[in-house]
Amino acid sequence: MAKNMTLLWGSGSPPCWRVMIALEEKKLQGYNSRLLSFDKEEIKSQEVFNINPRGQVPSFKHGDVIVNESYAACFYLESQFKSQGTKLIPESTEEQALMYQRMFEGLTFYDKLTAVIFYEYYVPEGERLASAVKRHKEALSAELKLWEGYLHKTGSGSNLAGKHFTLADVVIFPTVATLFRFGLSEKRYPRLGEYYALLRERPSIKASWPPHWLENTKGQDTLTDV
Ligand SMILES: N[C@@H](CCC(=O)N[C@@H](CS)C(=O)NCC(=O)O)C(=O)O
Repeated sequence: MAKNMTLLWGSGSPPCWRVMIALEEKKLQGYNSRLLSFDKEEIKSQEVFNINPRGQVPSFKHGDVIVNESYAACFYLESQFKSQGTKLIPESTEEQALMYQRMFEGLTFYDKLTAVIFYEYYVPEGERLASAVKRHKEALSAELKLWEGYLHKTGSGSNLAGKHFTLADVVIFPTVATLFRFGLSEKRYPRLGEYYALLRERPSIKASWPPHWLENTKGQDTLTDV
């Protein structure tokens, strides 16, 4: 039981989901889990600022140790609980190198996704341009083709860095799930579809599935034309 850990999180936030998957994989259930709404009052509350000066989630605390950046929290949990639960950094040189490579490419992947799905949130009404949305969708489509190629190379039924489930899957699966939640076509991106179908059944992922996605199974159609 991880009673000395606190996670402030928001439903459907890929950065929060990363930390939740890592906690599940490392058998750290029982932490103090605080689901916040994205309303200003909750996300910009003193409770969040006490842990995270950026006023963002995830906000994560282990005893007196604070690690808020989602990638940092995942690395931290793996290194502090190496021999507990799933080993999330593989032994083999090749798999380890591929895991690091994919993890950090995953940040670009996530940026390209959010540029499209959060366009209206990021850009004030009077400054929005259809040409910018088109350009962001083209950039996302080029990015998706790269990931289709990566999954083609590692082979059917595989994780992102090879045969083992690693930190690369912990941090990138939430991006992939968000793509499909926002209407990405499994037909057009079959390898990503296969990867999504495989991992969505994993216990750590099922246990941390965004609650509002469970309540309302219908997502958006923002990405149907990507
Ligand atoms: N780089 C951070 C990003 C965290 C982040 O963007 N959190 C969003 C939710 S997905 C947030 O709290 N947004 C509210 C805000 O910035 O006001 C991480 O990976 O932990």
